[in-house]
Amino acid sequence: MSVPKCIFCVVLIPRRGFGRRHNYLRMSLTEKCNLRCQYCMPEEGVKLTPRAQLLTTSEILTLARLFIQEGVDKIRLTGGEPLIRPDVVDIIAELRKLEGLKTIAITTNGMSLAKLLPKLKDAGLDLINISLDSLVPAKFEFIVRRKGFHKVMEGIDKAIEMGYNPVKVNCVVMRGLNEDELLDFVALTEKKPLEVRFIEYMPFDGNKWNFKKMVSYQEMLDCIRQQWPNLELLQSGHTDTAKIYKVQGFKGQLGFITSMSDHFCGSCNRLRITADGNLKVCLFGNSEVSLRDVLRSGASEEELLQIIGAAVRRKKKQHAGMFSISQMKNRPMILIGG
Ligand SMILES: Nc1nc2c(ncn2[C@@H]2O[C@H](COP(=O)(O)OP(=O)(O)OP(=O)(O)O)[C@@H](O)[C@H]2O)c(=O)[nH]1
Ligand SMILES: C[S@@+](CC[C@H](N)C(=O)[O-])C[C@H]1O[C@@H](n2cnc3c(N)ncnc32)[C@H](O)[C@@H]1O
Ligand code: SF4
Ligand code: SF4
Repeated sequence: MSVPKCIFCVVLIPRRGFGRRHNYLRMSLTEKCNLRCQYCMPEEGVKLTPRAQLLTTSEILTLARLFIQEGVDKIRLTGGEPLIRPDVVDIIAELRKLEGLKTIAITTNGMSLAKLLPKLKDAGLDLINISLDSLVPAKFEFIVRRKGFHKVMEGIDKAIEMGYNPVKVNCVVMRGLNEDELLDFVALTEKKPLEVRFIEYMPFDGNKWNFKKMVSYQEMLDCIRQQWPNLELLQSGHTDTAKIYKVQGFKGQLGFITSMSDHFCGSCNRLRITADGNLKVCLFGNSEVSLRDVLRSGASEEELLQIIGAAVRRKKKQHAGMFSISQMKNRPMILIGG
């Protein structure tokens, strides 16, 4: 049998790759953000990387090209807040020109979405996920430590109006903060074609994660089923992060991202590049490789590919379990990008 050309297509290296094919790259465009979400970063902020050590636009595009050449067909732009990068529209337009890239997606806090959406759509943005953790303005402000609830709602409505479907809404559920709003979020899917995704609270440096604050998938499901017993499990895609449900008769649907209580590592197709240029093969793995340094050393494409291939082959079968990852040293989430 010949060796596969694509280094990420690790299906033929079973004991190393665990049968996973990495076709989805998450690229962080910035470490900065206009919100300060409690679950994502410490109140005092994070130590930002000096500008000269962040990936330039040209380096981002070079890496994107390389990964696409090797089999990546979906790129999600994230951050920090990707929409505060001044050339985000240009980056999307350049990515759109790359043959082989099927999907360009973004995960955003929605603060500047309504304003930027026409340009983002023109540039070629395919999919939008928007974070929203409360439907109560004062609680929203408490969780994100900033004002802006109405701007985010405006962004969500604008995305629907401009034909994005589904618009995904990410809600990190935390006990004592917003778990009492589960049913209100579900009700939002009655008339709007949204996919509301309830995310189990995950541990990262500086976010004060604690098992007791985490609301599990099963607990959320039980709560929603009391109100809507006809909640139906739909078929999810093999590599999806979310388990998808629908209340019969509702326009939208629900997703549960169960990284803690029922991980989906077996079908993981994701790689990450941080804003400072590190390849991170697992959200909960702290071994990183600086692609920025390799690029800047003048390495050949082949050398770069070998380094990336070796990192991908070191990727573990699954994360180490919620208690182990809550003890490990990792970046704060804002410096990873989700
Ligand atoms: N454990 C784990 N969580 C992930 C992974 N990818 C995304 N998430 C989490 O899923 C939540 C939603 O992330 P998004 O940025 O919306 O991305 P996504 O779920 O991959 O989006 P889709 O492309 O729409 O499926 C965030 O809390 C992410 O941290 C992953 O590979 N592993
Ligand atoms: C780090 S943010 C970056 C993109 C953008 N600023 C936003 O908020 O959508 C990406 C996603 O990670 C999620 N996230 C952040 N911290 C998390 C945590 N501790 N547990 C689960 N999800 C988290 C956010 O809710 C968001 O949907
Ligand atoms: S979740 Fe997104 S919006 Fe909130 S602080 Fe983190 S990067 Fe910013
Ligand atoms: S925890 Fe790591 S291996 Fe598991 S799904 Fe997330 S990125 Fe993939």
